[in-house]
Amino acid sequence: MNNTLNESVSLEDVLDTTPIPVICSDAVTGQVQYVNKAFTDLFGFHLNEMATIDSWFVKVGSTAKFYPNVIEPWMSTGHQGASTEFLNATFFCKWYSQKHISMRFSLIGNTRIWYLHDVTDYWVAEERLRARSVMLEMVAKSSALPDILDVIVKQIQKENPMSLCSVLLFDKTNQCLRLGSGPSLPDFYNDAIDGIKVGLNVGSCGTAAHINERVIVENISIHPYWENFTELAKQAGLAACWSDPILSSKGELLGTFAIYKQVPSAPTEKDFELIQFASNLASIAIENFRTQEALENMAYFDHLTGLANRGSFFQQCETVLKDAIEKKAPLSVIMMDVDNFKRVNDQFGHKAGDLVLQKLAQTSLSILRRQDLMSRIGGEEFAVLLPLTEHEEALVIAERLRVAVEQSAVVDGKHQPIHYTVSFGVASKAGASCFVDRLLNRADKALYKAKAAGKNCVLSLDR
Ligand SMILES: Nc1nc2c(ncn2[C@@H]2O[C@H](COP(=O)(O)OP(=O)(O)OP(=O)(O)O)[C@@H](O)[C@H]2O)c(=O)[nH]1
Repeated sequence: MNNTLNESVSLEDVLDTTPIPVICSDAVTGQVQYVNKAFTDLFGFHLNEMATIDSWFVKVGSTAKFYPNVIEPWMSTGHQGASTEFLNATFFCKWYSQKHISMRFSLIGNTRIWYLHDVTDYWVAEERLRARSVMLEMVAKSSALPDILDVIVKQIQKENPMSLCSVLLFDKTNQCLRLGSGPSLPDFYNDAIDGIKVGLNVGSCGTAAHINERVIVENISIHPYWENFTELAKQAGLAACWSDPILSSKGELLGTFAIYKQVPSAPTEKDFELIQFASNLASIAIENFRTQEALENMAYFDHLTGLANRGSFFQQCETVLKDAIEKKAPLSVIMMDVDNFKRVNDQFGHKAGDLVLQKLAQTSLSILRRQDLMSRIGGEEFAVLLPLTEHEEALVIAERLRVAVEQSAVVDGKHQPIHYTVSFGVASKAGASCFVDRLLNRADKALYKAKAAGKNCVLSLDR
């Protein structure tokens, strides 16, 4: 270009000082004649790397047909040498980062001048607002946690298309991480990671959860944290992993949010911001889910033993009994009551009494089958529902429970073993007409009989 404002200031000088990226191309041949400094700074391309404007659009556009399908129709809507509307599009820079551009052109003589405004920051802000409101709506509607986490992960991947993200959930009981969401990672990788222990040198996530701090691994193949997982990461095509612990509003560990890269990479300031945003969103979703879960547990489970509580036991009894009547299937119940429990409390203290109740629940669950339902229906009173179980078999199960309990013990604060026993009453469904309260009542009467017979025994009304 040879346009000059006066002898010393050329149009190039002016364009080079504008902050807006500019390209000048020949209106007929499309040959790129000039790019300004702001353009090179933003996209990374110099003039000598750009042949024609259409070939450049093909190179940086989001699809191969971007120029004929989007740019050409838009150009034809322009008149009097300028575009009438801004065109918003997503372009890839030379180093593959993504930019959101709002562009226009004007025609001066034979030169088409393109103005490419970088609106990435606005786009990101809008997208994040949208993602946040979608997520909050899902939280309000109590959508499934994996679905909510998928929304967050996909949002981050949309903002940063060269990233693969995952959320792992902290399992406090087993001190490990469980898969929450990893929709773009290979299944074999997600399967291998599901259940990894929290600890030092357990990849980026296991370590981040252990030290409760962000862990940036720029090159997995040489980092000690990944020593035991390098082959797995290689198979999955993962070269870098940045992981952030997800913390609750009280600072408790809820899980980890990870961004993986397929080439060794260091995060930028913007990446740090992105990780922070993702962790915050995930924290809201997980914390809300955990609160709801705790409320549900309170409604259905006994807080001391973790067994079903009285209300939910009776409800499930109704359903199982109805089913058994319909299918003409056998069904039995066992009532259990700790013997001389008042004495345990008086002698060893209420805390030791609580330990006895917890131990009794554990011992019983280790003997019962998957389909059996055990409940704490009162202070030291328990009931077990045994679907598909004839009376004789129920008596055998109750006797097995009795022996196991008799042989078990808990240790109190002074390391003294506390032994205890339990009495059992058994009743079974007979015939087609049967009601839950009558069935439980018969088991209760049998239990009373066992207590009267000297305790620590199994009885039914039939024997
Ligand atoms: N530690 C503890 N004690 C409880 C709990 N719920 C009820 N109890 C106690 O359980 C005891 C029940 O006493 P009793 O009804 O006299 O029965 P028992 O001493 O077991 O006597 P028998 O049933 O005749 O063998 C009472 O002392 C209650 O305070 C609980 O959640 N924790």
